[in-house]
Amino acid sequence: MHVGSQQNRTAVRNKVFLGLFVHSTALDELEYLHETAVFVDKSGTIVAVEKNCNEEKVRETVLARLGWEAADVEVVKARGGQFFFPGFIDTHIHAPQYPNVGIFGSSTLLDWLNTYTFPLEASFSDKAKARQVYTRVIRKTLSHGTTCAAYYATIDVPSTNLLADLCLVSGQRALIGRVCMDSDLSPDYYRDASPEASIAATKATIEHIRTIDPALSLIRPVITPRFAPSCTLPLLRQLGDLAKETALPIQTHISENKSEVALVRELFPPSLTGAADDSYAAVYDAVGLLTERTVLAHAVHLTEHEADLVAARKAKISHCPCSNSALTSGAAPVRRLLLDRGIACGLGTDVSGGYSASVLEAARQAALVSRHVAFGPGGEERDRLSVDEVLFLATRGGAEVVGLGDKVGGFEVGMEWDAQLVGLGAIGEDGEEQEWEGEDGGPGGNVDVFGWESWPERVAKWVYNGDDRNTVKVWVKGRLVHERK
Ligand SMILES: Nc1nc2[nH]cnc2c(=O)[nH]1
Ligand SMILES: [Zn+2]
Repeated sequence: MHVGSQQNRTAVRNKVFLGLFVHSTALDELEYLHETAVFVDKSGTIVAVEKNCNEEKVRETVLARLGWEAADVEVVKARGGQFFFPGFIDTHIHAPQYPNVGIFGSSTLLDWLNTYTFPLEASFSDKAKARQVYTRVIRKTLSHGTTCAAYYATIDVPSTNLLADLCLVSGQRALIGRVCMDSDLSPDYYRDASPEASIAATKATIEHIRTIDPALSLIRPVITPRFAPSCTLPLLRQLGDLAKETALPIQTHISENKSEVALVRELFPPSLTGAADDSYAAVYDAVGLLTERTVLAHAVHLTEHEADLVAARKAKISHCPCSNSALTSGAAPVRRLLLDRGIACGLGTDVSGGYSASVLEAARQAALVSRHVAFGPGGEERDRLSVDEVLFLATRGGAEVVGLGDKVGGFEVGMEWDAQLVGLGAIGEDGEEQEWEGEDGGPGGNVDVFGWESWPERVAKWVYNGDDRNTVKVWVKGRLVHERK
């Protein structure tokens, strides 16, 4: 059930969440906080975290300390088999491509764009269609625990603005990018008329978002050159200038596919761009688009030298393993980018290059793709990502990538309550999680827990077998935005 609009009509209360909390404290470490209480005020901010706490202690001592009236507090308890986990962050998703999930045949990037993607995106000049698809993609991602998404929309301003409106109403935190593409490599039925038209349209969406969420507290605009081959050099330069003027984040694609890399080398020689060399990263750098606020999707085929440049500029990477496998793009060496270069990385579903809107699926695929990197040419054991590591990427890593590392991704005082309640046992007829009693403990969706597993083992089972049936409730900034019924 989608509950955002109902909650708008009820008074906001302080909240206490009680039970087991699991979150990342480092790339390779999940922390398990048992019998803990997390206190969230009416603004959705965590104001206290108390370990070794129970309901009685909450009422008797902690509420008094916070000065909260017990009647003004909603208590949400994780039952046995349930735990609170930070909301997932999808650092790269194309909202208008959602109807195409799973539809890519045997295409690879450049023919996939022309065959499947551009015709669908172009149809979003139909606002009714945009409303239908955008409503569905927001509901779907919330139901899978995505509390924050970095969306690409289309070139169409009214429907892009509608996506921002719908995220705000549904309560999903979002970065919204009006897609910029003016080069004649894009079809004439789907491209910006000129660099100036592209900039003006981008500014119109930025203004719209500043109108609906002036503090940019939930919705943020993101400057979105589709990728270098879709843009003329003047447009890339003007977008770089706009990013500097506005200090807004930037998102684009880089080195996803080998033909794309070759195309960029052909289209943007250093003699044209003034770049330091003929690499893809150097093109973005030459026009001011490689910054600490830039989210680069894919980065599968970066050279060592490019990885150094990305690290030097503190740009971030969105790793999209489902998409990279589906479109036969390659396998990004994420663990090396993280550990050897210190580049911040998160996960992207890259719908619909990726076949699933679930970040949990992306986490699972990140683990598997990293194993392919490990046994591929030049691979080593240290290329393998663990369960703890892919969950870090799905939460804290993603938060850093989209510039929200101090706000979301973990359960510390001062952070905002973007979280999901995960249930691995059965939901009974009373809507409550059932304990693991008896031999099989009942159906926890696709996850079968017997009761003897350690918590790290249960979390591993969730990563490898879980889905939206395990996503019991979802909150953004303290507001309940999804509840599984
Ligand atoms: N995966 C993916 N790569 C792109 N490169 C340029 N546009 C796209 C897109 O829509 N999806
Ligand atoms: Zn993409």
